[in-house]
Amino acid sequence: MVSSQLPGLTKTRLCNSFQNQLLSMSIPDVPSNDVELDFSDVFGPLPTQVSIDVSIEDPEFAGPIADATELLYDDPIVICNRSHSLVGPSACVSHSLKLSMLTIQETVDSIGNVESISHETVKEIKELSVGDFVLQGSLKGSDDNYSRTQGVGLEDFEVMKVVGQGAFGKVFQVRKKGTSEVYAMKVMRKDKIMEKNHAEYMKAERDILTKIEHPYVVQLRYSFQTKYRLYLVLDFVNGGHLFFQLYHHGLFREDLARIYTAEIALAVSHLHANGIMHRDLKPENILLDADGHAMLTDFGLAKQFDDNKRSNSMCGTIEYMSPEIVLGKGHDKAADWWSVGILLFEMLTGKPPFIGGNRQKIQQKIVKDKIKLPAFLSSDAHSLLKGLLQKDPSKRLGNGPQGSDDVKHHKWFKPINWKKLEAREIHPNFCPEVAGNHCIANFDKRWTDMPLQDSPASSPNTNSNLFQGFTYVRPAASFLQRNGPGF
Ligand SMILES: Nc1ncnc2c1ncn2[C@@H]1O[C@H](COP(=O)(O)OP(=O)(O)OP(=O)(O)O)[C@@H](O)[C@H]1O
Repeated sequence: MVSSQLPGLTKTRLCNSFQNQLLSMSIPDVPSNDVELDFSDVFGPLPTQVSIDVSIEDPEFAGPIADATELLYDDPIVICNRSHSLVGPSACVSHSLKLSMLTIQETVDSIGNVESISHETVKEIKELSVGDFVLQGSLKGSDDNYSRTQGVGLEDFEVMKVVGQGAFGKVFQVRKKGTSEVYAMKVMRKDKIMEKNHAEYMKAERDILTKIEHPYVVQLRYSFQTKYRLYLVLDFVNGGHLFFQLYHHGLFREDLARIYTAEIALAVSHLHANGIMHRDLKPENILLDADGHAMLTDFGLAKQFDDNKRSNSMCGTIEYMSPEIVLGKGHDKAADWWSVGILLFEMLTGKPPFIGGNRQKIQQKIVKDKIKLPAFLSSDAHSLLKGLLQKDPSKRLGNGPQGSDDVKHHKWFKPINWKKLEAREIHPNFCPEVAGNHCIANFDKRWTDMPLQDSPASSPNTNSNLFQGFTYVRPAASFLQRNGPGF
């Protein structure tokens, strides 16, 4: 019987937990023939595998539309194919599905004994409507308990929109329940992270973000995890990518580029002073806030460094990679100053200096080609670019004994009052159109029109202790400091 296999859980309790859970589920209107349901939360913390049959009915069509689909607890992805002869793509017009039957077939205990349970039917659960299925679904149940016990969890947030896609999952605009605070929630699937062997990077991103507090660095407010995902809750920066604005402007005038570069240089210098290299500085990782200030984000490749050691990993986006990274000779924080140089070049000319051809060709250009500086740039801009885009890192501006002060004191930055800049008192003469802290007008419709659905993650097959200690809540004092205009 079930109870002998699942200590502390009777059959009835199991069924009840199904029922409660399913009452809070809704199914997204997926514009394809597949419906994905994540049942990972439904079962609770069972020490066994459970396989169930799922039958889904579409009330707008007669009869069941999905064949019974087997699901293992260890693999919470259920894909019920809605195509076949019964329903074609037009089934998508249906805005609700009815989960008519759930049958627990058998349990497999931790040592692999399989025991059949006579078909236990939980019938006629509820008519489900279109909506934010997965995130809502995972607000309850075991996955969530996992995060809740540690202070802050998914159920504290209401999901508003999809605003981007990262390497390991989507980024959502969320509101903290019971408040008007709006954040960006970066969701990362543990299975994907492990597949790419990136667990260390993710931990580093979280650790670095908890350490850093700077006016031009996107602030981490909370981090937590569930069984299958990691979550970073960051200040919501809604002026759009610097890249997006650059694309619209074609290129930036020197006075505007000067403010952005100065803000980025301040952030980079602060990171370096705290023993951190960013290693992925590029326009996509610089967002503009509502006041038009540059905000550095995405610390997914960042690394804490030791001044005596050089790093050897090949990282970053090729066009922004320094010659020493390309050559794999080992690199240090000077690589960030190279990327600042590439960014400045792109802001002033509309494109990075080394482009065209395949990856290998670009790498060759980075290492060998002399930089061509357009004549329309001022001589001070030429001088700064030459200093930052110095191929030999030991001679590069920012890497001398005075470090970032050499960059700050460069004559191109003469109009900048660094103290005022640090106090966010210098305002760029371009301000993005932003109507309130929830405004998503500057995000690509490709994301914001997406249904609020997070792809179900399969169970990570390695030790989840890898992510131990991920939870973080920023102390209240710094919330108050930063919640002034522009945040
Ligand atoms: N704090 C934020 N505020 C608003 N939008 C954000 C924020 N953080 C991320 N985004 C949006 O989500 C997108 C993806 O985020 P991010 O670059 O951090 O993910 P990633 O996994 O590091 O991606 P990649 O490695 O592909 O650059 C960003 O380009 C941006 O559009």
